Amino acid sequence: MPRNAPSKDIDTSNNERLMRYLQDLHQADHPDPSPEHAASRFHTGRVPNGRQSGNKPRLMLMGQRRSGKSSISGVVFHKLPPSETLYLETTTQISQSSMHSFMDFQIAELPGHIDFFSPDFDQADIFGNIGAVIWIIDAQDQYLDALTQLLNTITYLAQEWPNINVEVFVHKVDGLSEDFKNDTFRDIRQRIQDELSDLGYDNAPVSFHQTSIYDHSIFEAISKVIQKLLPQLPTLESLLNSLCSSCRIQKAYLFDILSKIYIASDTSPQDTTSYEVCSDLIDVVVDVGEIYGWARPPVDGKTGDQRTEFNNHACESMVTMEKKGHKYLYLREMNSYLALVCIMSDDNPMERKVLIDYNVGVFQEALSKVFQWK
Ligand SMILES: Nc1nc2c(ncn2[C@@H]2O[C@H](COP(=O)(O)OP(=O)(O)OP(=O)(O)O)[C@@H](O)[C@H]2O)c(=O)[nH]1
Repeated sequence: MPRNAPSKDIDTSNNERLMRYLQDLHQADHPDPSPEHAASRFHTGRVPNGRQSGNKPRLMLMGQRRSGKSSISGVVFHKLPPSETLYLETTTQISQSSMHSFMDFQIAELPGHIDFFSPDFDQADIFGNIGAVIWIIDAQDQYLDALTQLLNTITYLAQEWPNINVEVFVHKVDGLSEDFKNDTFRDIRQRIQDELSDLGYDNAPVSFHQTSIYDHSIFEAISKVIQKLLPQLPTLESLLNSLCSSCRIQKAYLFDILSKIYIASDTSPQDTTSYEVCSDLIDVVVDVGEIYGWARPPVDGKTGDQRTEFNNHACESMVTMEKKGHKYLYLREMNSYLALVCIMSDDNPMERKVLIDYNVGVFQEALSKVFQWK
């Protein structure tokens, strides 16, 4: 039997559901927001389709001096080892960099000492194309001044650029005890929310994350920031939900391989450990792939595309997480930029491997329609 052919055991009702999604995908570029997305106060869906578009998801890093802006940009988008951030020099002017991957991200950094309210700066130039402002607060330092600056920024953005999401990173939490970390986070969030409420900005699109460059938290937080800017997110979540129920998958993530940012996951509750373990599997597969890998067919399919119907040339891996083998990780490359990583808790998913491969093949085809790669 061909590797991806459906077996007789396939759960046909779930399969039909996944197929129906495929048929409805002409709506994928303008997904109908679900009620919770429609009611969301966050601004979603303003970044056009991936690489085809000249537009890029643009993030602006802001915060006081030495809060960690360049470190975050270096570690997440430029693969800088966290220990080397100790030697970063102070940023003196507005800087901008891009990361070329599945989506071409643009990251700008506004140095802490720059007063962007001053008439010397063109605010339209600074904030005109920004999707999200990431405000970084050093949780190991005194933060009252930072909170005042943050409040001024939020109120300014709410008035002048109401479409920009504000993402507050309570940063450097690695140096704090668990209790102190949670207290600090709660204190910062409460102060900001109270002030905003007093000023009449209860619905300002502000969210809070605890981050550190020394663990996965910074990647997880940036993933959430970027997901809010993806117009395809509701479609991707529905597809992943459907895949999970078809194949009894516990948790599924769609990762950007280069940055290890996940651009979507199914909507079941998640814990940080699931993200960490899936993200680590990508590292392992990338390392092994560098030794034993082969040149991938081009994504645009123009030349030398050798893919078969379900892209049989894709890299894939299935490993067990425990000695007893009750938990499995499954990774499959979707194209040169994206990988699907799933956690399965089952006695023996190898028995259902054909079903999983088939459904993942259908998911992959749906993805190619959502992002219009051939
Ligand atoms: N413990 C800890 N230190 C961090 C973290 N992130 C950054 N740092 C350290 O914080 C210091 C300042 O980091 P930078 O990235 O240079 O800060 P910045 O905001 O860009 O600073 P300016 O360019 O001066 O505005 C460096 O020594 C980093 O190693 C973190 O998550 N945890």
